[in-house]
Parts: sequence; structure tokens; C-alpha cells
Amino acid sequence: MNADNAAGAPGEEAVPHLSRARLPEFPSAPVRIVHLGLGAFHRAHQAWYTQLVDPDHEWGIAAFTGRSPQAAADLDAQDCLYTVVERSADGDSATIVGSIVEARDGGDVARLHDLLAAETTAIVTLTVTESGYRLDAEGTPDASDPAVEHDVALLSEAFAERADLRDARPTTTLGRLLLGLEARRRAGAGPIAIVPCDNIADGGPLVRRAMLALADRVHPETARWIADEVSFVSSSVDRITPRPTVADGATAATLTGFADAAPVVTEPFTDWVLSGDFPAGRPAWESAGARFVDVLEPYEQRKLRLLNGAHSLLAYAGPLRGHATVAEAVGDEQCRAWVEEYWDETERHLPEGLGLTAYRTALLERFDNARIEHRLQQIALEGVTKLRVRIVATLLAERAAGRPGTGSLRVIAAWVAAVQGDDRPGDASGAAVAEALRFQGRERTAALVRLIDPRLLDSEPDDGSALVTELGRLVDELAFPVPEHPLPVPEHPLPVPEHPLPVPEPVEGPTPDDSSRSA
Ligand SMILES: NC(=O)c1ccc[n+]([C@@H]2O[C@H](COP(=O)([O-])OP(=O)(O)OC[C@H]3O[C@@H](n4cnc5c(N)ncnc54)[C@H](O)[C@@H]3O)[C@@H](O)[C@H]2O)c1
Ligand SMILES: O=P(O)(O)OC[C@@H](O)[C@@H](O)[C@H](O)[C@H](O)CO
Repeated sequence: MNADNAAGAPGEEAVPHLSRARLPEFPSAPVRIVHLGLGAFHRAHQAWYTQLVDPDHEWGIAAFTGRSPQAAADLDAQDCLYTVVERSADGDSATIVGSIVEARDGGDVARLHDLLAAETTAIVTLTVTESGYRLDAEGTPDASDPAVEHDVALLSEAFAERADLRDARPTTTLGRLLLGLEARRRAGAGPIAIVPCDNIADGGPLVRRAMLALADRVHPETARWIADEVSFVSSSVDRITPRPTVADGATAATLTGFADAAPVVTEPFTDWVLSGDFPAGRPAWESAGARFVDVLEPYEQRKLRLLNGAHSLLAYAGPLRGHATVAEAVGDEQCRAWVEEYWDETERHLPEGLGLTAYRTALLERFDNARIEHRLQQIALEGVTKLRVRIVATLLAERAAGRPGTGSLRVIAAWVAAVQGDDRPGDASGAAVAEALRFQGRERTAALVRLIDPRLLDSEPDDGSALVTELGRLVDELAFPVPEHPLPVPEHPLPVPEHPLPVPEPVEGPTPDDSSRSA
């Protein structure tokens, strides 16, 4: 074995790296799917489903990173093979996955161009995080974001001049996707499906509107082609997949016998519900349990509001009570009671027939799995966008029904407490959060709420005054909790001296008032 292609300290038996030459059962399939956002979740979910349903190796994935090229380099070094470790409360099992056949730096726009211009490419999936779409509260590309404006200017020039698009360097996800779609239009390569797989609501129509708005600003002819030829598919995705750790490589090697620089650890549970058309074909994902439905909304709302909403609650309230992971936080009776309170409230605004009692029980079991080390710090990132998606609808509905919405308000209160703390969670809206924090007291609270969604204040009869008061009370309660056990009362009260302390005799002399008189 070549020493360059094996892991192990001197003296230890070397563990071979994953490679297709060693594992001929994983031949490279031709690329038919392009993925944007090569992170842990894509590897544990869409790529895993694709492998399960593609025994003849017809559906290869070319995956692009979003920001750092590292994940692409790590995967590329092992022929894009990697290990999915399924971690239940009882133990681990491993699967090697080979459906990703090309891993690229997201900046390699020329390759993205060529892949989308190919008729054989049928699907683009995305997992670039909620804030990676760079949308404002109305769901249009955020015109106050300099990166969005940079791409609009750059692509307007490139599209108008019919320049070689391979030379253009847009930096945003939607800008890059628009370049790829223009390449497809010019090549006459036909229709294609775009499938956002992030935790966003109504993802197909949302990304379609955003894409059309962007294209309309850049080149209206391209916008018309997208409206006619591109299908935007909504999907609700679920599989808890924490950020990988160094220890995961060792686990993967023990389970498979291969060293792996890009393993993922995930829970056994998985779910994928999709709605929309695939005009150029798709893998039979339903054979691995994915469901294709006409109306996605109920499944999506159940998942985003119950699972992700509770995750956000734990992510902000948990650390205030000393917890670092989901399992630790949900094991705390107080946090669990807050989750139940939030769920009771959320349930009132979910459609019937979704088996919510069983769903909640199953969620608690999944959260309780302490072998999945899902760090609250990771979930706490990007609170502005996440709370907008996960919490706002329930809170608006509760307030409209004349109820306080305490369970949902508490999630926002916990976020307010977190962003006011020393270790503020990272956020693409960080500058706006910092701006809001320049205010004090009620004004600060109102400015922070307005960032999440202005309707939370504007839809209130008193312009949100009572809501801000209630929020302030909840923030105080979270940040300065009343001790659960009041300070102990000594069993034997301090003895009262039998003889009171002697009162000193008055001292003779002038008082301050006397001084003027004595002068
Ligand atoms: N991890 C999970 O448990 C899970 C489950 C369901 C859905 N998801 C969805 O998948 C997303 C990604 O999760 P992950 O675990 O793969 O995260 P990750 O950090 O491992 O990967 C995220 C990917 O998106 C890219 N990215 C991040 N911010 C970006 C930006 N602003 N612009 C462009 N690209 C950007 C990163 O470079 C990376 O390629 C989540 O945000 C969520 O919407 C995750
Ligand atoms: O991945 P994020 O950062 O969008 O959100 C963190 C978690 O709430 C989320 O990843 C869940 O684990 C996931 O949605 C479960 O399917």
C-alpha cells in the first residue's frame, strides 16, 4: 500500500483511505444532479437517498461548496467517497456513500456553467442555510446586501454583452445559479428542476419568486425563460446531523476499516417530503422512503415549527441554564416544560390529521439521544432568519386570536437575551443586530423584534407596546431567574443578645448647624 494513501502514526498499522480503486462496487455515475452547499446535511440526506435508489449508478452528483473550498478538497482526496455513521441511542452503524462523484469549490463557476449547460443535468438541489439565499423579510433578494448588488451589476453586464459567462465571478448562491440557468438557456438544454432543501417555508415558490426578481433586474429575457422552463420544487427535509467532529473520523475508520477525512454522523431517523415537477427526470427517491405529495404545507409546518422551533428555543434558553447540547437542555425539566408550552401553542395553528401527539413523543426521543452531540451553539447561528421561519407564524396567529403567545414569545425573549450576552451568536444580519443593540431598554427590544418581522409590532393595536413589555419581562425572567430553591433559612435563628448593645452617650460639642453660630 502507498504510504501517501494510508493513515496511521509511525509504528501503528496503517488504515487505508477511501478510494474508488479499492472499492470497485462504487463506480462513478455520470453527473445528472448538481448540488450547491456541500455540507454535512447534504451528505447525510439527499446524497444518501440517491445512493439507496440508484443500483445501476445512473445519477451522479456534482457538489459545490458555498463558502470555504475545504469540504471539496477533503472529499476530492478520497474520490468523493465518505462514511455516513448512523448513531442511535444504542450504537453506531456505518454506510459508505458514493453518489457524489465530483466535489468542487463554489467559486468554480466555470464548471457550474458547463454542468448546467448540459442537457443530461436534470436537477439542482441546494442546502446553503436559510440565510444563504440572502432574502429580505419580503422574500426578495436583499437589495441592502452589497454581495447581491455586486452580482446584479456583474451579471447585467455579462448577460447583456453575451460575454463568455465562464469568466464571470458572481459570489452569491442565487447569482451563481442565475449564471448557470442563463448558460442552459443559451445552450438550449431544456427544462430543469431546482430543489431547495433548506429549512425554509414554501421553498419552491419562495426561491422561484426570488430568482425571477433577480433575473428581472439582470436580464428580463432570462427571467421569462426561467418562468417557462424551470420547475421549482418544495421539499421538507429532516435528519438531525450535527457538525462533524475530529472523533467522527476515528469512529468511521473503526466501523468501515477506512480512514475518512469527511465523515458525517447522523441520527437513524430520516424524512423527505417533496412537491413539484421534475421535467428532466429524477431518481426514484420514493423507493428509499421519500414521499411525493400535492400539498407540502402541513408536513413542512409541522417540521419547521415543532422540531426547528423547539431547537431554537433550546439553543437560546439552554445556555442561559448552563447547557451546551440539545440532549442536555431537553433533559432539564424547566427547558422541557418551555418546549411543551411552546408546542401546545404551536399545535393550535397546525392542520388536523398530522398525528401530532405521536410526532411530539418521537421528537422528544430524538432530542433525548445524547449520543448525538448536537451543539446549541450551532443551532443558535443565524437567529434572525431562523426565528422568522420557525416562530413568527404561530406568534402572529396567537396574538390575532387575542392570546399572549407566551410560548413563542419566550423563544424570541431567549434570543434577545442571547444577542445581548457576551457571546452573541453569529448572524448574517449581525450589523443590523449590532445597530439595534445601540438602543436601550424598550427601544432596543422593539428594534430587535422589528428585525425578525415588523408585523409582530405593526399588527398590534398599540403598535406593539404591550408585546414589548411582555417580552422585556420574559427576558428578565430568563436572564435573572428566581432561584429554584430560595436561600436556606437557618434552622436556629441568630440569637438576639439578652442585653441590647449599649447606646453611646451623646458627645458634647457644636453640631454643623452650630458652626455658623460659634464663628
Ligand atoms: N444539519 C441538519 O441537521 C439539517 C437538517 C435539515 C435541514 N438542514 C438544512 O441544511 C442546511 C445546511 O446544513 P449543514 O449541516 O449541511 O451545514 P454545513 O455548515 O455543514 O454546510 C452548509 C453549506 O452551505 C454553505 N453556506 C453556508 N452559508 C452560506 C452562504 N451564506 N452562502 C452560500 N453558501 C453558504 C457552506 O459553505 C456549506 O457548503 C441548514 O442550514 C438547513 O437549512 C440541515
Ligand atoms: O441546520 P440549521 O442551522 O438550519 O438548524 C439547526 C437545526 O434546527 C436543524 O439543523 C435540525 O437539526 C434539522 O432541521 C433536523 O432535521
